Amino acid sequence: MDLGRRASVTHLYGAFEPRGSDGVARVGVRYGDRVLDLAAALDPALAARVAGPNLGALLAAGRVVWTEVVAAVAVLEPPEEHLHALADVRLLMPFTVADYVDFYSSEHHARNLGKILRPGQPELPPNWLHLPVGYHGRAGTVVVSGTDVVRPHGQRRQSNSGPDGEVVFGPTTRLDIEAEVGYVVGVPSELGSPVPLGDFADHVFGVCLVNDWSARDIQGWEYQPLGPFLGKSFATSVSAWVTPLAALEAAWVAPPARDPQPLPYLDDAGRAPGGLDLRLEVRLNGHLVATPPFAQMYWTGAQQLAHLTVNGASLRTGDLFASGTVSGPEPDQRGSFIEISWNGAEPITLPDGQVRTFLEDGDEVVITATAPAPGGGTIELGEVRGRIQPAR
Ligand SMILES: O=C(O)/C=C/C(=O)CC(=O)CC(=O)O
Ligand SMILES: [Ca+2]
Ligand SMILES: [Mg+2]
Repeated sequence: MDLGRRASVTHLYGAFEPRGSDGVARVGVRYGDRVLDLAAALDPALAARVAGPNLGALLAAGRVVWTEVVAAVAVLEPPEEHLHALADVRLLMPFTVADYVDFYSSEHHARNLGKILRPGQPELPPNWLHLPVGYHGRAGTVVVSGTDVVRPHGQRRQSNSGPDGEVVFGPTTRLDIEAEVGYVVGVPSELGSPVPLGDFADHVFGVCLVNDWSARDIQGWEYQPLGPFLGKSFATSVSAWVTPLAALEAAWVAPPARDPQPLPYLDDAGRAPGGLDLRLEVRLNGHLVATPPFAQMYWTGAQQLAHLTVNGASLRTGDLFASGTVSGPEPDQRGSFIEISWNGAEPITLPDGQVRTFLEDGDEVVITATAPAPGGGTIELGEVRGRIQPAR
């Protein structure tokens, strides 16, 4: 196997179990259309740091081991007997999610939702430019790519247009996606001790792709004053593969200019660039519907982590914090259907003639992303895929 080809496919870490009798869960690294049983292929000392049913041990092992493992994998000649065809394995949740937080850090997305949902009011809430707004989500309903999503029931206003519609119960009629990037925490922090901006890479192992499924009618009725609840907690999908920060060295970019200047604990001026030049692609039933640019996120992962812990809240191995919906300034860069269809007012027609505002039963959404590769070219991140099943 040629080294260039290998190097381009060794940045995806996950968990899998072979189908059939040897169905034991283990850590895997992607090699093209195959997956390597990583602990079986590494030398014993390093294998011990990786072994387990998922990435948990590796996440907890910390940055020195992450660097060693990534370096070892990059030069590994993968033994044939430890390579499994993707078709012969089941991909599992790559890690056990401890706490799940979702941010709201795309200025374009936040302004779009302000315009759509709160016309006549300022597009951004007064805190938005001062801190990365977020909420704590439901870790137990984070599911791996490929898991079906059952259309949720809930309360909503009968008419979405008026404030006085009847309150009814039933399956959501405004099921949406949110294309996001998730940061996967490896190393815990101590209760009472904030994690400063500069310590980001000591705690965060890598990134995955996230689809924060959202029932807009349920959300719109329930969200004030405490924020999203059942409108988003029914399912959140993540890619089966996590890309270590160590593989994203060529992807760092300067974030947009900030005005006003953030408070000192969030001020990243003069630091190494904290944005990531990931290019997302969103497909509905196989058709490309959006290309959200992650480089334009207003708040970076390091700022989100610093804010998340500034009150002394501690981190645990497996904590997941998502960026918030990734939307760019252009109409074809919007990471949700509430934006793409402007809350249903502007339906889109797919190349095969299907017309959509929000999602219908049977629809499948796939989010992928690429990043600049060290030495030129691009690498592909894992995909996050989900199909809508009818309400039960
Ligand atoms: O602006 C609102 O009322 C709602 C915003 C969202 O639903 C977005 C959200 O979950 C955070 C994000 O993904 O950016
Ligand atoms: Ca979200
Ligand atoms: Mg969700």
